[in-house]
Amino acid sequence: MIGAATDIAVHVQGLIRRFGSLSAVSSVNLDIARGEIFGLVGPDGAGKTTIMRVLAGVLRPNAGTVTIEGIDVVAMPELAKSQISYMPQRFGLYEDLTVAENIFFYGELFSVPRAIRRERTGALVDAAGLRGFEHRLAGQLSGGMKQKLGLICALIHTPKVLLLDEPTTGVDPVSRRDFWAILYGLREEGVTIILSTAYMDEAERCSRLALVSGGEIHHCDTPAKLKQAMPGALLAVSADNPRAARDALVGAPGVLGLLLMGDRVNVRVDDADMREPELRERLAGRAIPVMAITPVEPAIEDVFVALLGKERRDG
Ligand SMILES: Nc1ncnc2c1ncn2[C@@H]1O[C@H](COP(=O)(O)OP(=O)(O)OP(=O)(O)O)[C@@H](O)[C@H]1O
Repeated sequence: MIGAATDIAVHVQGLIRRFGSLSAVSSVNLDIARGEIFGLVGPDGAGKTTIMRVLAGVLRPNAGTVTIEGIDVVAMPELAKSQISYMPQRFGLYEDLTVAENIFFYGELFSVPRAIRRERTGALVDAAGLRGFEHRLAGQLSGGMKQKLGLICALIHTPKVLLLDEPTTGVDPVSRRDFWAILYGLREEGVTIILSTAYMDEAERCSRLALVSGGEIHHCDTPAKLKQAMPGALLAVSADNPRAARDALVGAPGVLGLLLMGDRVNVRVDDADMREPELRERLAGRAIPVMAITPVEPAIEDVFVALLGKERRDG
């Protein structure tokens, strides 16, 4: 147990989880403060879901300590679950029940008193933009609506820690905005939120991010500090044929990485002032017309591909 006075809502030490000979999570340490919106980001198979499942008390680790709101999740998963709400990638909605019936069902499951349930349901249905859909079967909702209904069901009891595994995958931008408005509201109430996401704009909204890869956390900081940690500087090369521009810059001196971004290539270089004219010259020498080469601030996507070494560097 950790003391009641601590601001740490989630404490993870030396977490290891194997599946047979595969190390899905190896030696993860985390301290997450109360009221944080903490993001787990990383490629498919990195171990994000496994970390979430261990935190939720539904998967036992091979080693390590997990404490949520002072409760040892490994030793007392049932007690810990009273503090947690976990929304897995495929949340268990009953497709042949209506929106209202699903919410009622989860309210019963979590023994939420009727008056509180009624008040919370109304507020959440409004926030999620589901007013008017209460009598629609869950199976007939759009993907985004289903995810929002899942969130309402997960929130019908007031958790101290909310675990969301890729909650907005396949959700349209308007629904994602509703979703985030609900999350910000929860943070105001002091709820700690841990979510995994594949969307970089969502990663930017988190108070801190952990970059997960190969079952380990490689970098963990605020989005702003992670950007500062990116080695080198970025030059955006706008070109009619950005793919040709990228190919021409592979192996150029001082180029640390190349990332194709729609109509431009983000080129990570060791020194922007020195390399800008060199890149221009190299592209001109290969008859690749360039509209502009401009210094740009890195977005979190640039930082992650750079820190994970996933950019293209050579042929
Ligand atoms: N129940 C399981 N049995 C065997 N291997 C598993 C199991 N669950 C996960 N794994 C493996 O553990 C590794 C981590 O998987 P995990 O689902 O945690 O990754 P992830 O980062 O959540 O990826 P994704 O975004 O694709 O869900 C993967 O190699 C996966 O195949």
